[in-house]
Amino acid sequence: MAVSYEIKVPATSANIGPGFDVMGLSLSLYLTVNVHVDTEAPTTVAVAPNYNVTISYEGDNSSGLSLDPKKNLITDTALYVLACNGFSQFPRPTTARINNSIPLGRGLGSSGAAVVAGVVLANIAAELNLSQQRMLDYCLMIERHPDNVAAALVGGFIASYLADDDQSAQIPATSLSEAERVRREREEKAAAANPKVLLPPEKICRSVRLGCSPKIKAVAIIPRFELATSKARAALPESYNPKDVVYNLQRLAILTTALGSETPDPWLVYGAMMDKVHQPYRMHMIPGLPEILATLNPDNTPGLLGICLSGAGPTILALAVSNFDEIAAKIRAIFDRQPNGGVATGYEVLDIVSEGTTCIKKN
Ligand SMILES: Nc1ncnc2c1ncn2[C@@H]1O[C@H](COP(=O)(O)OP(=O)(O)O)[C@@H](O)[C@H]1O
Ligand SMILES: N[C@@H](CCOP(=O)(O)O)C(=O)O
Repeated sequence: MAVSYEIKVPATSANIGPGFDVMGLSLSLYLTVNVHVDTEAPTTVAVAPNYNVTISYEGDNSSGLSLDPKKNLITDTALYVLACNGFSQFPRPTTARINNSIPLGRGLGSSGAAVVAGVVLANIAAELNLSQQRMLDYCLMIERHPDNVAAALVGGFIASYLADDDQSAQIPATSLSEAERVRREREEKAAAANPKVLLPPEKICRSVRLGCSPKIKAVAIIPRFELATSKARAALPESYNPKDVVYNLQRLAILTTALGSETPDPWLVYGAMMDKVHQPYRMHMIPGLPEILATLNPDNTPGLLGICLSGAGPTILALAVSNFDEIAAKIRAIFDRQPNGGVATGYEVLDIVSEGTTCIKKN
């Protein structure tokens, strides 16, 4: 007999201007993984060459992705979680059919979604019964910034912070539920048997969901080139001018509440989505970004609330309450007229979804 599940993880837009590595929005574009676990096959003792898992992709956004379980981000993440729980491979023969609507390397959280999908895949394949908080801990061992993975897992408009090592490391066993104690014992046994396995500290990330008006949609203008997040992070400075940090803190504090108003104040949001911590250092990698930020505003573009780089880019995120296609057209026109033939783009008008990752048993 086979048990089937559908894992569905939303795309995310991180930062939202001033909230670098803090804020994330989950969006109505999905990574879907259909999983079949053969529950009747005997558990293999020796490690199978394919770790007992077979993956395939259908549809777009899969080009160049490895089908080798140790090289594919989804299955490699799952294998890490399994190792932390005492499994050297998938416990039963498992197949994962992947359909990915999230474009790769564009600042819409494709890697965060893949990491979340991998953690959920391990959770069902080995019936680990991990809580959402523990899944987040695992995600953060792979993707070290919380904004995308927290929004993808929990859904909605999310703020997160990472605990200091000494805050996160020692959560006393007495403060854990019975299920959590069982889980911790299993992990500690696995770590003792395999010292190479690095267990995630407990509660390394704390997140909170913020209000977001249902009137708001996310217009994503997506250039047809990839920008690896690692490259865009390497462009950031080692230290900051305190004035720039204060500039962002002021805006971030306003943004946490301004998007939640029933009818958001366009100029308040517009100013609160400005940033001096990451966008200025990434401008040179996204032709058109300076002009886009300097040109559109709520007076000359009705419906617009604010504009920023989505994640590490190159996608532009415009939050708006109306005229979504017109806003996209204006931004695309700026990309079109960039030097050397312009920058080709596509666009999506997306909902901000309050449901994060789902995993539904199909039979
Ligand atoms: N569905 C997926 N399956 C396997 N790997 C993925 C998937 N989605 C993303 N990745 C990996 O993440 C990389 C993109 O990550 P990153 O540079 O952080 O961009 P993004 O802004 O899209 O998260 C891809 O090149 C690929 O290695
Ligand atoms: N805070 C991160 C967010 C990266 O998001 P992605 O969608 O581009 O992976 C950063 O700005 O580096």
